Amino acid sequence: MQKQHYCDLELIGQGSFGSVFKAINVETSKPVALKVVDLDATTDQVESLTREINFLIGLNSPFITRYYESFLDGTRLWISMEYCDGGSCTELLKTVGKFPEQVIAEILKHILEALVYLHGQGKMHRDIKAANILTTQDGGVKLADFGVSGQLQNFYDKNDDFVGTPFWMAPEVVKQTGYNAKADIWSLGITAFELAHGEPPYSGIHPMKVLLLIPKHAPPSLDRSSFSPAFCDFVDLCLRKNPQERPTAMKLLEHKFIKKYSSKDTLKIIIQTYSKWKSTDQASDYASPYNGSDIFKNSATVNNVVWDFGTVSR
Ligand SMILES: Nc1ncnc2c1ncn2[C@@H]1O[C@H](COP(=O)(O)OP(=O)(O)OP(=O)(O)O)[C@@H](O)[C@H]1O
Repeated sequence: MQKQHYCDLELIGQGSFGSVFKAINVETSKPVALKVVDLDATTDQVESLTREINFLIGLNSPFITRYYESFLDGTRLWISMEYCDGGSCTELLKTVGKFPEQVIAEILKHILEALVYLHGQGKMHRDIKAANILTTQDGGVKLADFGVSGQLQNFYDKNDDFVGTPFWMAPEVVKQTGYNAKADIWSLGITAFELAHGEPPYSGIHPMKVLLLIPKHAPPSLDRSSFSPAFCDFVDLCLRKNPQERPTAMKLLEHKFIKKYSSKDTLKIIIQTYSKWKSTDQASDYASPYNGSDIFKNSATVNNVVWDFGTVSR
């Protein structure tokens, strides 16, 4: 296909490789996300991108954003992907501040399903964080952005490349002593912390310094007086410093926090309220879509989760 097969392009974001547009596939009339990358970039970037595309080919899971096709137009590479219309978890967090536990459990359940699929194929993601978790209006949650993903060579392979985002990186990734799929489990634990607090641990500290702190310090943990024992236990298990002590994604799917706490309905309400807010002029103001709203009055939050609808950092 060519770019003429897509119309109504609308810029939705800018990543390190290029821009992302929402567009309509003329043949199917269905929306897609188009990543447009200028290949006048460095060889490194092109290689990294080719790796992303090759990796996406053949992936087929409802918990992972689908890749459709790619084509060249002059120096530009166009990549067509499944459009996720609910926003990323980072975008949702910007408005809601932090998520209640049952929403976190719902999000993690889907990401664990994605990881069971990926790890089962000997692949890992390597950059799990709220920004790479996309949602859909019907409450779907999908793992996205495989820009730094790669094949798992073997169980204790020594990887040469240094990938991921400092705050979410496992100690063994920082130390470059070789890592495997358990590094994704660490990043999932940090993401769980991020979803509960609005930001990952050490977020006020310079990323280079964080690289020193992660292997040196005890793993981050949730405050037991603010979160349920099940949630605290889930995060502790993900954040074991020894990767061998971290459970697999399959095992974590069976964890009490995931089995008992998840709620699709509450997540759906957040996504839909965010979308409604975004489509109005209020989106440019310093108002949260939740200000003055009582939509959660009847929604049972788990234990003492504190809601903060006050400030929006936009
Ligand atoms: N399939 C998609 N559906 C809907 N929105 C998407 C999709 N893919 C990306 N986006 C949005 O487009 C924006 C840019 O995404 P992109 O993946 O290019 O970069 P990023 O993840 O923000 O940054 P980086 O590439 O540096 O990690 C983000 O806001 C993201 O939520």
